[in-house]
Amino acid sequence: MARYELVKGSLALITLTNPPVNALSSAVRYGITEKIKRALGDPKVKAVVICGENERFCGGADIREFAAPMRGHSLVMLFDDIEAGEKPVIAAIEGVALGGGFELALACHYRIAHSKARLGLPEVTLGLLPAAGGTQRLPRLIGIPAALELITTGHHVSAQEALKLGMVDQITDENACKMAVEFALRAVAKPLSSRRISTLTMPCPPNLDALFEAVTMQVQKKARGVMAPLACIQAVRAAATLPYSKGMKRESELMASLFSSSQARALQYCFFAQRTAGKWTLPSGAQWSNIKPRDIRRAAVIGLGTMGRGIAVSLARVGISVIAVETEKKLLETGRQMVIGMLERDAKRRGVTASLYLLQFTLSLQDVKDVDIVIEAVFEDMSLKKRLFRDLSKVCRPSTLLYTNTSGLDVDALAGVTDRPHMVAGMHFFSPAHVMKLLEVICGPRSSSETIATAMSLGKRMGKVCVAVGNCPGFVGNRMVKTYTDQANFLLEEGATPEQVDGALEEFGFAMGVFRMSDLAGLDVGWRIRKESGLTGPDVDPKDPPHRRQGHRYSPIPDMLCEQGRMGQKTGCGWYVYEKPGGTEAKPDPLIQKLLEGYRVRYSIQPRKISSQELIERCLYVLANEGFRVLEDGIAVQPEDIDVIYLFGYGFPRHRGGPMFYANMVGLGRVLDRLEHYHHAHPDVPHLKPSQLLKKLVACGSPPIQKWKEHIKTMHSHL
Ligand SMILES: CC/C=C\CC(=O)SCCNC(=O)CCNC(=O)[C@H](O)C(C)(C)COP(=O)(O)OP(=O)(O)OC[C@H]1O[C@@H](n2cnc3c(N)ncnc32)[C@H](O)[C@@H]1OP(=O)(O)O
Repeated sequence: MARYELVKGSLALITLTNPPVNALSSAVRYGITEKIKRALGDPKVKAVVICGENERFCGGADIREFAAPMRGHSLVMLFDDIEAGEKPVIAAIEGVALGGGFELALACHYRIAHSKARLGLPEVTLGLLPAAGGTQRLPRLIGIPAALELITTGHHVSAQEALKLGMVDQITDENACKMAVEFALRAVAKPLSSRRISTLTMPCPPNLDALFEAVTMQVQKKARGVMAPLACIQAVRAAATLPYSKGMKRESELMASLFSSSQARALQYCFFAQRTAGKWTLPSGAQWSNIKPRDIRRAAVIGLGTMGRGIAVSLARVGISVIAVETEKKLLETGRQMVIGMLERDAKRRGVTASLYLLQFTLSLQDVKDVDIVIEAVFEDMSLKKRLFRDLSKVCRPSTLLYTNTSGLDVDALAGVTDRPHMVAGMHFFSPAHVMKLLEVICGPRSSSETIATAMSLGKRMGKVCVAVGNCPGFVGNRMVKTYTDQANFLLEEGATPEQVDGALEEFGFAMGVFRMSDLAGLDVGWRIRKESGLTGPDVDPKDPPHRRQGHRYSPIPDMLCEQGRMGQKTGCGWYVYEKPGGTEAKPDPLIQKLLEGYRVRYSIQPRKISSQELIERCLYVLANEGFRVLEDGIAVQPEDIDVIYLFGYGFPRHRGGPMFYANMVGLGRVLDRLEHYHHAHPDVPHLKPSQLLKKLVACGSPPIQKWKEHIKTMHSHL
């Protein structure tokens, strides 16, 4: 796991050999420890260069090993030995030096980085801190403010930034290992005392307390309830106030408090879930590794509303020519200006030139005849979409793939009106499409594997986290979210206020509770969908009382708000009241309180005090319960897919892992008990009825989430 070579007669070259990222597994730690010992003990060796195979220095400790207590050679002791050694050790950084990998580089006496390399201490994103001396060495090298920023955010920096900050000594466009070998030959004659970072005096700014306080406040605001960033701050404070050895002891104590925490487990699960979700498989056996996606150069986006604009920007940003189509001159012009403005701002932020030459705007559908793909983003109206797909069939060349950005309509019904149903699928972007990372790729029953592979690969190219799902109303994300918002509405009827429900969810870790989120998104979106599906408006069965629809409990309160013109932030009021239309400061509104009281009186509902525990359980267990149904219906292949959708599309707090991981953490038996309890109390809410899969898993002894797939395998996949 580490190769040893003698080069130029006097240099030991140690290469980490653990593809794909040369993670520091226990075998690699053993390998380096042995090879360093050999190099330091060999009188022929005058200097040492450490590099990584396949142009990647090191991606850090092996995260897969964190599931068990750390065993084997200690990184701390290894790094202390490297630093204290009497021979110069040079880190040759290509690709990445992250986490333990960068800490290894910090223990070396010099760091030479390739100009394309990226460096950082991302442990905080895994619920940990850099506990192999990172919190003690980095502040001594680059100062407390810069180190705090890097350690508490986990941001990676480019080689150029690293050079500016003093994290590396030199950058090169050549092979970093070759440069490091030449550098090492020169370093042999130089004294090492000033190169041992742990012995450097800490550069302390005068207003240390104020600095730590400000960063603590910042962190608490950004990552409410998340433990690791606060522990990182404490570790850096120890570096600032204690001698190195005592600081190291503090670093290790803090790491011990994080290592087996549920937050660390959740965050590490998220890391792997994101990668698992990208590896899609269809029942036919077609999968990410055996189907070649089409190469996409020219795309058309139909509809320049909010979604269409974001999609056009996402495509152009990665070098794809875009023909954007609208039906009216005024809409086209507004859309054109918005897209250009968005692309220009984005390019400015990234320090590049906006690729406006890739854009074409037109009123004629005929102009899309030669594109490789079309992404439809028109109004959420089935008959309109069907008309468009029929027209696209006629206009586009036979090889053009057709995608719909519908957020929940039947993708197969659209495929059915075309001359190429196998070349139709869904690409469900989330708003704003150029910002949000999630892309649900909807596999219709007739979608070909190439159509899916192309959507997944194009999404990845646009920087999206893509999840392949089956075709059902609302797909995965919106199908599940309905059960969550329904519960929130029912809780209002029973005695809660929007601010109580939101408060509990925000305390749980959501950046925004369900009602604040609804105000931001606009209440009219859901209203339109409810009208389309006959839940409200003229199509309602006159025999249905207002609080029952299609045989189940229904809350008409959101419809009542919409009827009063309370559409959320854009109208200055929704579930809350705002300083002005478009305002963002949500204040509780006495009118809502009155509306709720009136509603309860009208329907003889005795309001009750509802605990935060009930608010959380009702909203989140019902969400997970629907997730189990999504799995048993074969709409998602594995729980990781659902969690990734919720992390990237719905702001589920990452340190909770996602709804399915959270249910797993709470304990499936407990979730089942509570759902049974709530369903008993509310038999007219079918979503509270425990799903078959949940019951099956509990009956099988509640296996860990990674094993659920084995119990789902037997079920029918709709992908
Ligand atoms: C005492 C404790 C000391 C130190 C603590 C640490 O060091 S914690 C680890 C800190 N390091 C990180 O957080 C880096 C995590 N990795 C990444 O950010 C990316 O993988 C990376 C290195 C930038 C490469 O990205 P790329 O997009 O090129 O590849 P991908 O992410 O798909 O990864 C490829 C496969 O490698 C697996 N992997 C990556 N890093 C690790 C790791 N540190 N440990 C274990 N495995 C790792 C990843 O899961 C992929 O596996 P696959 O089976 O192919 O899905």
